[in-house]
Amino acid sequence: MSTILELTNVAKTYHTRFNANAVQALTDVSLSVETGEYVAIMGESGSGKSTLLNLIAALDKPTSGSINLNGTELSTIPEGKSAKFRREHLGFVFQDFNLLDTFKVQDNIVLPLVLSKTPVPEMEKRVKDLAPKLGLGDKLAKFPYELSGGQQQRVAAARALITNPELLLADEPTGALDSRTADELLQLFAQLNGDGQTILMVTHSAVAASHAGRVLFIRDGRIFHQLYRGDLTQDEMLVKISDTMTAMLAKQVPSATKGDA
Ligand SMILES: Nc1ncnc2c1ncn2[C@@H]1O[C@H](COP(=O)(O)OP(=O)(O)OP(=O)(O)O)[C@@H](O)[C@H]1O
Repeated sequence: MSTILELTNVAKTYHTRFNANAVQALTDVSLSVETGEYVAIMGESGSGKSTLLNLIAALDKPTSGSINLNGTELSTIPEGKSAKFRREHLGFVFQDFNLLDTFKVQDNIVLPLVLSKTPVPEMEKRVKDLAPKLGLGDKLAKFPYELSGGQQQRVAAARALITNPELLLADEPTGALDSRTADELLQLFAQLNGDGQTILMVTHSAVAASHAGRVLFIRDGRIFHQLYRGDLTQDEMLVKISDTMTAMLAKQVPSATKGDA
């Protein structure tokens, strides 16, 4: 396996214009993700999860430290090139789907390819190959508002995957779904990961995190603990995650960055 993402001593401080107090959102975060891994990031509200995802997505820059995605040091990407870099290397799935309501499903899915000026026949071929894998083969001519929440999230996943991203970033992807639909999306993510897709997912849900191969826990902007799934069943992993969350909230577990699996 090769390393696809490497963060070294990353810190992020926010300075607000009207407030003299700086907010230290991340402190000395070092982590690496191997190609083909499925990593979940958990932590309390305000612990720094979104900040971390935004830095990895090159949507924001760290105050110090470095982030390397598949050989590219993100700080070296010129300002005007970061959108293109994201399109070419990353896929995003958000809590609220972020679909364009006036675009049909097919047009939503190919949007990143349109932006990168992919020839139409190539776009059509990719949609035809991908849509059935996500159960969207018969939904391409519909509008997002004609679909259920779970189907809309699968359209968002298709849009994220259509560019064959090196890394799929998901921010609370099950947050707006009921438990049955959430479970279907998690099954889909597990299947994608089984096919080799590297996934990094921020979630509040212990159930969602229990599908991942590794769970990183963040507290107060630092990596506090990590669990590897190893040979554990999903249910056993769920118990470990819940125990760690409980201990973390009670501030009982000694700070550690090495897994205990
Ligand atoms: N743009 C910003 N300006 C100032 N402070 C910010 C900004 N974004 C985040 N913060 C602060 O940084 C800290 C980490 O926030 P972050 O959004 O990364 O947490 P989170 O773990 O994603 O929370 P949640 O689960 O509620 O989304 C918080 O104290 C937050 O108030």
